This record gives sequence, structure tokens and C-alpha cells, in this order.
Amino acid sequence: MNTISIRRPDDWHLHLRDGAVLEGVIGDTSRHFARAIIMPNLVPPVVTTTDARAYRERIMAALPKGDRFEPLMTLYLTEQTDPNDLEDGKNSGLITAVKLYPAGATTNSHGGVRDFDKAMPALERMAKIGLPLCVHGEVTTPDVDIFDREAVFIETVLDPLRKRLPELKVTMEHVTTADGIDYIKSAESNLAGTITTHHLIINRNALLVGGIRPHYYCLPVAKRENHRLALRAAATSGDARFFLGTDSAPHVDPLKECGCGCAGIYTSLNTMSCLAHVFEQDNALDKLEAFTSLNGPAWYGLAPNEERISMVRQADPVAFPDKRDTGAGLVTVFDPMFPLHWEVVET
Ligand SMILES: NC(=O)N[C@@H](CC(=O)O)C(=O)O
Ligand SMILES: [Zn+2]
Ligand SMILES: [Zn+2]
Repeated sequence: MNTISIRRPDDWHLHLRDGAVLEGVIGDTSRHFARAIIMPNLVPPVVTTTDARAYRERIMAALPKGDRFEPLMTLYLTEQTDPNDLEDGKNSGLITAVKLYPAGATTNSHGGVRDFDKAMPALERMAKIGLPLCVHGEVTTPDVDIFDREAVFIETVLDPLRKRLPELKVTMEHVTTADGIDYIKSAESNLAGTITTHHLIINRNALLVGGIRPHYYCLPVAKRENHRLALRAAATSGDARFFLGTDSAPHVDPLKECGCGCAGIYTSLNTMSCLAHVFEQDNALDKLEAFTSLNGPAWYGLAPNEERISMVRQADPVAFPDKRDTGAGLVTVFDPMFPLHWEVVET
């Protein structure tokens, strides 16, 4: 197969940042994607509906002329989140989901939740009104090994929370382990998972073999090969509980190439080409559309996009820029370490 046509994809987990970085990166998403769930971990974070409305306006102002793109806004859950504000945000159509960052788990998460009891009024209201919770599923306790943080989170935080509030709809973001995949599959309802492009392609060797490679560092950190294979099997299976959330997370190069580099991989620019390669390798090109364009909208109760995109397998590798130049500096683009032949030709 050399040509495919699929409904226009959506990205169910995206960091656009703000200011010059936002202006520099947004076109890489809006070129191919119709909608994206926008992460709220700005500095300061997007915590109220008022913050989200203002951020949405800045996103729309930064959009390249002529591009149609719908940012689906999220709020950053804190111990002070007002349940009424969440409900107003949902009712006004502005807020699609609420994001839980365990305090200290990842980039800009110091204001996240430490004591889950304090966040219960907000979580209970979300369960009642059907507002989904997106979770960064890692514990932050220093005695838990960084490679085990997702599995321990499922056991000690997520499963108890879901038992306490079975009506709460939970999206487990950027699943990186076979444990996460198994947990999602074992749930009868109200649980789904996003999978990133890069976790389908790299394991932890990419980060550490032959030298430390900061552009493959993200959180949750890439795991062993058996985990990557479990992610691949889930993503390419067509199972409606799994869909794309790129977690494309731009940081300018000096913030990654230093003594204490930031977590985050920038994949918006070549994600669709990488994914077509992955699905073709696994003889699953017929499942690409479910993963990028159908399962996500179904989970969030939205219609799939009517528009389509076409992708062509070119005989010669397609050239992509190594870096995205933003007004704030250069951002390195994810290098899958194999030539990319699939290209989005018509949007
Ligand atoms: N994924 C990452 O490595 N980084 C994200 C935060 C996150 O999604 O955890 C970021 O905001 O940079
Ligand atoms: Zn995260
Ligand atoms: Zn993220």
C-alpha cells in the first residue's frame, strides 16, 4: 500500500507552551491535526476557567492564518480547585478535561496534588458531571525507582481512586509500561489511555547507549523493550481504549543540553510520518485511523473529524528539519533513527 486516506487526526495530549515557543510550534500541530487537548502546565499553571479562556485566546491568536484548529482546554488540578469553577468551565464548552499532576512528577508540576483527600471535592464533582480526569501516572516518592513509578502509581494511587470514585472517567496519559496497558485492558469502563509517538519507537537504550542523549529524555522515561512492544501491540490493535496523545513537549535546546536537562520530546512536526512507519512495520496501516482519528473522539464524546488527510509512501526518504526555530530559540525535533518515507500530502 502506497497511499492512505484517513480522517484528520487529533492529538489528545499536547504541550503548546506560551509566547514565542507557542508561536513557533503551533503550526506543526495545526498543519495536520484538527484538535488537541492542551496541557495546562504553564508557569504559572492554568488553574481556573478564566486562565483557560485567556490561554485559549493566545493560542488562537498564534495560529497560522488559514489554519483551522480547535484547542480543547484543560485545567490543572490543585488542592484548591473550586468544583463550581470546573462545572462552569464544562458547561460553557471551554473545558474538556482536568489534569492531575502528582506534585513534583514532571515539568512544572510543583503546584500539583500532594494530598488526594484535598482534591476529592473537585474529583467528586467531575465524576458527577462527566468531566474526565487526565493523569500523569507516576508516583513521586523518592524511594520508588524511576522505572517503576508508573506501575506503583497504578497500584497505590490510581486503582484506589477509581474504586473510590467508579463513575470518574480517567485517561491514563502517556502509558509507558505493559503494566499500564494491562491495567487499562482489565478495566470494565471509564478508563482509557493515550500513547505517545516516541514511546512506540524508542526504549531506554535510546537515552543511554553510546552517551547520554537528552533529546530522548522525557517523562515518564522510556522503559525496557518488552514495554515498548506492549505499547505497540495496544496501539496497532485498534482497541478503542487506546489512542494518540503525542505529548509533544518543546523545550529550547539549552534547557535540554545541560547539567540538569528538562524532560520532553518534540514530535509534532513529524508525528504522522513516524506513526505511519510504525503501523506499516506492524502490518497495521488499516488501524492507524482508529488510533489517530476515531478512538479519541469516541472517548471524549465528540464526533470524529469530517475532513480527511492523505499520506503517500515516497520512494526516497522524506526530509524533515532537525530543529524548529522559535522566537525563543531552537527546539530539536524527534529523530526516530530510521528514514521516514510516509508523507502527509493533502490536508
Ligand atoms: N512529557 C514530558 O517529558 N514533559 C512534559 C510534561 C509531561 O507530560 O509529563 C513537559 O511539559 O515538558
Ligand atoms: Zn506527563
Ligand atoms: Zn505531557
